[in-house]
Amino acid sequence: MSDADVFELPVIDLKEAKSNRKETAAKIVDVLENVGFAYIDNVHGIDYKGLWDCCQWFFSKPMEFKKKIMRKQWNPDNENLYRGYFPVVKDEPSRKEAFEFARDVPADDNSVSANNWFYEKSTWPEEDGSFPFREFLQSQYEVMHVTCMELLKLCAIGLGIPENSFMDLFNPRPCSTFRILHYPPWEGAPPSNAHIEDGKVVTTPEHTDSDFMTLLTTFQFRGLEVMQADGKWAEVAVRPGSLVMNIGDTFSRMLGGKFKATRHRVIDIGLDRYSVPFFLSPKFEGDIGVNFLSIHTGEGPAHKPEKFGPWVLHTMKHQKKYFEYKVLPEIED
Ligand SMILES: O=C(O)CCC(=O)C(=O)O
Ligand SMILES: [Fe+2]
Repeated sequence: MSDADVFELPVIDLKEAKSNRKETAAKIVDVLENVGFAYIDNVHGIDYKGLWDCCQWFFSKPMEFKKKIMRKQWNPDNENLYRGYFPVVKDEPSRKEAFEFARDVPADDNSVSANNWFYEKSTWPEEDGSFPFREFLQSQYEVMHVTCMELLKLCAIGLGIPENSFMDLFNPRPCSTFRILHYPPWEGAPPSNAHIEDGKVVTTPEHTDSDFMTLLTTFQFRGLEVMQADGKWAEVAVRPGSLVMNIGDTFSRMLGGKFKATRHRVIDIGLDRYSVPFFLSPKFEGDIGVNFLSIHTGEGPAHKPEKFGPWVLHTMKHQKKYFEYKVLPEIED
């Protein structure tokens, strides 16, 4: 496959972080300022085998099964706009199908407006009792959330601001998305827009994530490439038993680019590839305005409040124009 250089990411060890808080905090800040990507070791509660089994269980089902939870964009019989299943779309350079869900807003929470599809209730596939797909994934969502909160506490310590500085952004209703992904091999010739330099083919074109922080399970598949500081692409070496962490535009922008939202892409490996990203995102009304650090340090230009939801919606629909987002309706806020 790719002839890009293979490189090892820096390691953030969450077990070590318990006893060596300051050192780990300094390391994570250094890594996010310079690379924007890291391996996360010793994630408490993560079950890679279970996540793999979920991918196999779901993606091996026939299309009629998946269609029942397919987004309205592709199945007008359904009401779900945002959560659920999206299929492979012909002629898109992003060759993937996925199931996405979130933590539901509690039934007694009336503060969310009905047309705010960011908080749409997740839709789940039918189960016959032989495999606990929903129960397992919901518990892994919480593992990912808690892991992100710990990483953000370490970021805050390393930045010299109070440890809980980022927590409010996610309480009580994060807009995070948990996605299981399948990249089926191209059938026939890939479309011209999937071809990149050196005769290579992508299954996810280069991009930065729009969210706050991403935790990615790659099941030891190759194919993930990251742009390095010198502009050259390098393949991320597989590290069994680790997550890959990177930050997205939201976090980077809040810190005036101090932390890097690094460009990355997925190269066609000629095989069925599976991965499981968790996209940590603030609550809809979370203040993600620029110059965040000045709130705590009193230094630099003043912080400008800005809500996460409207900002990210505009970015996804009108700037990035992802095929799975561009038809989503505007939300009055
Ligand atoms: O599948 C992967 O390894 C990466 C996927 C990715 O970059 C994304 O979904 O944003
Ligand atoms: Fe990504």
